[in-house]
Amino acid sequence: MTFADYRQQHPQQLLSEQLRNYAEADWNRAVNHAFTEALGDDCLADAVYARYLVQDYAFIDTLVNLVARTIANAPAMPPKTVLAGFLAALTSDENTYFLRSFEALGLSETDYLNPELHPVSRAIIDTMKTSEVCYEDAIICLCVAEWSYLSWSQLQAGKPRGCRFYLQEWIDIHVLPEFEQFVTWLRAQVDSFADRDDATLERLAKLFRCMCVLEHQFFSASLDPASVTEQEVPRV
Ligand SMILES: Cc1ncc(CO)c(N)n1
Repeated sequence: MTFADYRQQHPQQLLSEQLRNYAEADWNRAVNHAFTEALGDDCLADAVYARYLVQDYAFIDTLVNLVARTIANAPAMPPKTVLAGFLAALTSDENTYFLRSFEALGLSETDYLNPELHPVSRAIIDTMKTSEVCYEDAIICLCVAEWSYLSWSQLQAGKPRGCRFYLQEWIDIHVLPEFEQFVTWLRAQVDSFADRDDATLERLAKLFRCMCVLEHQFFSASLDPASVTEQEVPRV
């Protein structure tokens, strides 16, 4: 089914809902993954979490650059202000979270700076770099990345708290009210793209689904790097 067909069948939904529901199977795989379940249950092995965090730190570096470019491309001051707030959080509290966690996990700079990237990490980085030239594409990437993290974290936040701070704080960071407000804003930005032409919306739907696939593959590759092969990784 094309995204145009899907929209015609669900005209009452906002664009952000149509995009998520059109990508529903992959969205659900990302938000209800065995990795995030184990994280919430405090039963993830340190070695698995360390592998995840090293790949994710490379992702954060790209994300910071994507947000910076999106500030430059934003059509007006209000979106620049919101994005600048998120950029500040990423480069301060979130960055120190990574550094404190690497230390607790016994990882040194040689382990976490310039790691060998898994094909999934490579694909996420490439997708973000390709998307940063266009405001709409960049907002779609950010929306999937942050909305999916809010969603899985909300599902895990109600569980008994574990004692490894790096696992617990990774959930806490993504259920903060400021973060939830940022996701609400991203969804509203996406909703405002509803008047774009069919070809643009088709491209945005493809990008949205691709990012959902990459998000669940990123978790799968963290549990077992061999479980996701180069050939299975989608490219936009
Ligand atoms: C792979 C990935 N997606 C989304 C987020 C949320 O910022 C993250 N930290 N890592």
